[in-house]
Amino acid sequence: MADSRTPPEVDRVAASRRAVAARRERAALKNDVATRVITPQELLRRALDAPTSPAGAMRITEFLTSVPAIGAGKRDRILSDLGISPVKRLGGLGARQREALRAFLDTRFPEPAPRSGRSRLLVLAGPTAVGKGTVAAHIKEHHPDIHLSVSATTRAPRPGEVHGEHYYFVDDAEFDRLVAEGELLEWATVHNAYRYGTPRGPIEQVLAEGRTVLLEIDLQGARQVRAAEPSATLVFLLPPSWDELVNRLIGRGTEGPEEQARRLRTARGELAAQAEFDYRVVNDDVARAAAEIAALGS
Ligand SMILES: Nc1nc2c(ncn2[C@@H]2O[C@H](COP(=O)(O)OP(=O)(O)O)[C@@H](O)[C@H]2O)c(=O)[nH]1
Ligand SMILES: Nc1ncnc2c1ncn2[C@@H]1O[C@H](COP(=O)(O)OP(=O)(O)O)[C@@H](O)[C@H]1O
Repeated sequence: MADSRTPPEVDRVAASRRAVAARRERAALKNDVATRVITPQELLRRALDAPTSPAGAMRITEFLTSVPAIGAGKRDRILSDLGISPVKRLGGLGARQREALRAFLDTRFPEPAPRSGRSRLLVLAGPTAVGKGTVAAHIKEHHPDIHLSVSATTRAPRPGEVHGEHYYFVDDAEFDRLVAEGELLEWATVHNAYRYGTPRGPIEQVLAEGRTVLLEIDLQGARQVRAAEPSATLVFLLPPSWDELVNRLIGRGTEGPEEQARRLRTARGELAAQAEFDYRVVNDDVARAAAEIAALGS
């Protein structure tokens, strides 16, 4: 009769595969914290919710050095101040250690708190390929009460793009005129290439009617809107993970490898700016993210 038990070498192979997968997942999580796609507090929450998950199995030492601005020297000082042994894993922290670590992170890396008294001028920004265009298009289709601003741009239309619907396609001279006559609420040169700007007139009209307007613009533009209209509601769209952002950029297939690498470098800088925003929304599911943003404008 055949022996139904698994031979020990099969067990060993399976265990070593699981260990490799767990290590890879821990590395991805550390990268998410290092690139600021998730906050250290978020990783700690995941570890404490599921102590046997890859987050829970992460050593406190690797966790701390993945936090931007913490190197090996600082890490050791922090551990000694908090009274946490360097061999501890996140999921195995005692109640007092968790509280001490959380309090330390909240003081040193405060998570942005929603500001009150925001207006119906919604600005959506975020790193390249996070899905800003996709989410904005979903809002336009499923939340028709929200007016999606149509920008002016000097770039040429792509196949299927309609003047006045996707963009106002203008030449350099016309863009110069719009700037000179103060017709743009903000404008910027994006990806070192073309100029894009938000026409002021339609926005003022929509807001005067008591309706919500959504601007899908780049980070420089979001900062200009904040300066011009301090009560604007700034929303930062985040990818579920850094790896997913890379997948989306590559999967979209609209840029070559060099331009992709350049955009990912820019994305790191953009992610570092998320603390300037009023809200952060994770684009895991398009419809869910769109509904969350739409609710911020009501
Ligand atoms: N500042 C600013 N950025 C804009 C405006 N309109 C679009 N953008 C940004 O310009 C970038 C390029 O958009 P697009 O030409 O559609 O190309 P894609 O992002 O490569 O698909 C995106 O990051 C948009 O958020 C605008 O009116 N002002
Ligand atoms: N929630 C999502 N899940 C999976 N793929 C998405 C999601 N949102 C967007 N995408 C895809 O990611 C790619 C980048 O989206 P896009 O809207 O062009 O980004 P952005 O306007 O921020 O540069 C596109 O191929 C899009 O279909």
